[in-house]
Amino acid sequence: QQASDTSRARVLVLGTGGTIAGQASARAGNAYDSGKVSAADLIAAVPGMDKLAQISAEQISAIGSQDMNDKVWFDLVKRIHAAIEKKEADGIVITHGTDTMEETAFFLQNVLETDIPVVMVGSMRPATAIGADGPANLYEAVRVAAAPESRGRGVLVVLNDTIHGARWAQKTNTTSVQTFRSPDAGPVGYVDTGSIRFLQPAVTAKGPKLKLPETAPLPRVDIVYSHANMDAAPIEDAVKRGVKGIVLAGVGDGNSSKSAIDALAAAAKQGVVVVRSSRVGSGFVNRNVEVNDDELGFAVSLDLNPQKARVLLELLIANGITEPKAVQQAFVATK
Ligand SMILES: NC(=O)CC[C@H](N)C(=O)O
Repeated sequence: QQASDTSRARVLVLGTGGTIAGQASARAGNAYDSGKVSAADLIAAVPGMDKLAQISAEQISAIGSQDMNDKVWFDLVKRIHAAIEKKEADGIVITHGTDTMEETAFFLQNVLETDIPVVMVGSMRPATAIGADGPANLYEAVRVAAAPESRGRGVLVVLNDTIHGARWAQKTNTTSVQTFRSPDAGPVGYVDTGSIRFLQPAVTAKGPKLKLPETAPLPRVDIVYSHANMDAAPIEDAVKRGVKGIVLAGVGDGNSSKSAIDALAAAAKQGVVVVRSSRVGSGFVNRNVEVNDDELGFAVSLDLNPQKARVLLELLIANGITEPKAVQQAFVATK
């Protein structure tokens, strides 16, 4: 539908860094440094933004999202909850690098207690590049955050005219501006400079929210990547490092070699929480197909990719949920 008048909506933009805030570097060629431009300067560079909404901007961090970490996540949650409590904003936009955007989006979705739109945005080309995509993406993200029809949809990801849900969004291409896709569900909607179209009404049923500990970090969960000719070493090493959980980025339907599965079973016996996911990039990991999860004490990630399964497992362990059946139940209940 045609976008409604959002000029009075208050949108709080929180900057964290990424290519959207990137600048050409003194290094040669197409090199650039992410996180150089502040959120306030990014907004100032987009024509017509002041008519779209009443915007305020703050900087939470200035990093490439390959360096995203629990500390920044906790700071984001604290700032957003304060804004909600004081009714400071009708919508939140978070500028973020695209590399780990899906992890931050999914983390926030599982801990934020709010109905107001929380929209993550980034870009694939730095602000100084020819055909920079950041300004258009930022404009569209603010439009989505300011719109009443975006409420109650959890955390959203907006890039290249497309709106994704946090559970499904994935970066799928290293360089393309059309990098975000939701292979298992499709996008939740589309946005352009004149309109927003959500494909479905907002679903009111929400997953249970998980509590954060007082301070970062979350309990350590490692991802172990499966491949041909795999032995037990990466799993045994993780256990020696004292991990609380392991997510298997398994081959196919979350499978791995006999030595790897045996090592995971031994880890589970010692109290390490094991979740089987897949390196494939789309599709569902079912229980008890080629691996006897019931017998070995594993959970499966269902449609969550390894990086999102890791986030959820860290949160579950932080909330004292470690028993395999309870972990599995939480993966089912999580939205
Ligand atoms: N396109 C990007 O945003 C990638 C830049 C950087 N690696 C980041 O994730 O922040």
